[in-house]
Amino acid sequence: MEIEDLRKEIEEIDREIIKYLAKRLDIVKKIGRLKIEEGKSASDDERELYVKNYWRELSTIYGVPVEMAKELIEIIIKYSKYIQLKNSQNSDSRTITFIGYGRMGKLLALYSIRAGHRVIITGRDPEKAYSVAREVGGLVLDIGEAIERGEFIVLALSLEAFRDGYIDRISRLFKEKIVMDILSSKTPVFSHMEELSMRYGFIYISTHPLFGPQTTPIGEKIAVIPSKTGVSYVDDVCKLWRSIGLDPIVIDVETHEKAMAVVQVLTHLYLLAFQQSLEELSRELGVDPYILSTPTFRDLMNVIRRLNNIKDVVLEIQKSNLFSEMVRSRALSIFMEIVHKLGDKHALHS
Ligand SMILES: O=C(O)C(=O)C[C@]1(C(=O)O)C=C[C@@H](O)C=C1
Repeated sequence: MEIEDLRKEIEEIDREIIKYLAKRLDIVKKIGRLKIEEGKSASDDERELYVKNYWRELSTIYGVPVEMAKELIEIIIKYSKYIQLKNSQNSDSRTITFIGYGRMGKLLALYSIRAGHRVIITGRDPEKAYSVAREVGGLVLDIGEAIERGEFIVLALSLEAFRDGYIDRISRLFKEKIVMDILSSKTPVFSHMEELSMRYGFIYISTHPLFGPQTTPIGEKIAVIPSKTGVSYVDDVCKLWRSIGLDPIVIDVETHEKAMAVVQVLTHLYLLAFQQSLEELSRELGVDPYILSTPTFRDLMNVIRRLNNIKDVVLEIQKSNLFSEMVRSRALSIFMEIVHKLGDKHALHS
């Protein structure tokens, strides 16, 4: 058989793959509509896990590389959620002012522009504002005008800006605006921002994008945490985030902090400890772990690489989450318990 004949066969198969993808997306849209009727969020973590395992099983049966199947189903699910979220909104264009130039702010600004919103970039350093606008698009304005024109104000700032009085100085300009921070840990700022919102008559709704700046945010979750002044505006905020393809989860501040204590503080703690142990033990044993790496090991190293790119945020969360110390101390004793159960009696005393 000639190459050309085989290529014809591939084209036929590609047509079938695309036809089936379209069919799958139609069903996804139907599920999306039912989820809205039932007030459910677009993401269903349990179902996703099931679908991913199902793909792993099928790939083994049919001899498709497991890694290839894994990447494919991840992309399919990502876009499925994106379509469900996009379809749930009529996409009226809003004006969003981003104060600050951090990586997360940039990512949100970029996807807001892609979704057809008007984006304004502002902050303390006009040079940086122009540089962000060159990168992602959007209009640069001075702080006063930027706030005046924005319907939503996103404080894409580090914790430092909340601590050094910058927010206190500009918060009198926020009157009647919907103001959101995007910090990972709410303990240090939430009550203070709530107080400012009552004093200066603005609407404060805290948010936490539950993904890092290197992730394509499509279909990812964003926590939406209303303060006393924000309760009636939660729907507006959820609608905005949905329109850019995010999946908003409304939650109270205490539950958010507790969830992050286990999802971030605990997870990062073990990964930090794992990374350091891996380096030291590999050196002591004189071995390169990549020579005989397993898929699990490689997956973990990828996660660690991602975390290393946001090490400042990881350490900030360890410092600022209200439950950090409790989580670390419990994690340590559980770790020792497991070591003890494994029979290493000396480990407890060394
Ligand atoms: O089963 C659903 O709930 C779907 O919306 C479909 C689907 C999928 O693509 O398989 C998409 C998103 C959910 O997080 C889980 C699964």
